[in-house]
Amino acid sequence: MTETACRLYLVTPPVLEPAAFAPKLTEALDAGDVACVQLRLKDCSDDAVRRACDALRPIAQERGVAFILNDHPQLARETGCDGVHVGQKDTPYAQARRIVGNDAIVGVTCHDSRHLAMEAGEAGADYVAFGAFFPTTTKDAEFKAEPELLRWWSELMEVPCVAIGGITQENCGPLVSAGADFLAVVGAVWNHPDGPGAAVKAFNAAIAAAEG
Ligand SMILES: Cc1ncc(COP(=O)(O)OP(=O)(O)O)c(N)n1
Ligand SMILES: Cc1nc(C(=O)O)sc1CCOP(=O)(O)O
Ligand SMILES: [Mg+2]
Repeated sequence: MTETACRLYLVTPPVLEPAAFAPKLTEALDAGDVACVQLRLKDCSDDAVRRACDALRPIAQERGVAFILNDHPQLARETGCDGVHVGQKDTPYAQARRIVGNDAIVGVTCHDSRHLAMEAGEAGADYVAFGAFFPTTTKDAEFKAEPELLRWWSELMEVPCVAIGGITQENCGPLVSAGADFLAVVGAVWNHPDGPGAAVKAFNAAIAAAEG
């Protein structure tokens, strides 16, 4: 599988049963190029997050795919994740970094804000995430980002940028052309009618086509 400049960043569904989800994750990761998996469980106990990490993290890491935990730096560290993703209402970046250490990945949600992204980038974030680019049913997205923001960021900054929110195989082209380093996706992979493997293949093809 050819690696493109822009790569896929899979985010799990917000509710999942680890044993049932494990084969779907395996199918997705074995189908094509995926850079990263984020475990994003909402309204879940710490124990449930730990169990999901223990079940799913090896599937990603054995395939050379980074496994990032959403929202929980301490659990990310305890469970051997490769990093953590924090939002503006979560553990602040500096505290998350202290918890997970300098070798781990820390990504930061920056919504549609150049200011937040510059702050995160200067503080040492490994990537900044912008969104939502399109309407999404996965969460109530309060902010709306435009592809121009990706173009501005990628032309000026070295820190990679992630695009998120309603991204599909059909609408991702302008985000890739604008300079997104990663496309973060939930619904268009896990709800794909032909399964997550077909969804990953279709994303890989759409990204390659947009990169020309
Ligand atoms: C890659 C990526 N980008 C943005 C988010 C959103 O984070 P946040 O704003 O903290 O919202 P929740 O996901 O925690 O509901 C993300 N998780 N991943
Ligand atoms: C988790 C998340 N964060 C967003 C943001 O805008 O910060 S949008 C979003 C949901 C992404 O899911 P889907 O690919 O199904 O639209
Ligand atoms: Mg969060």
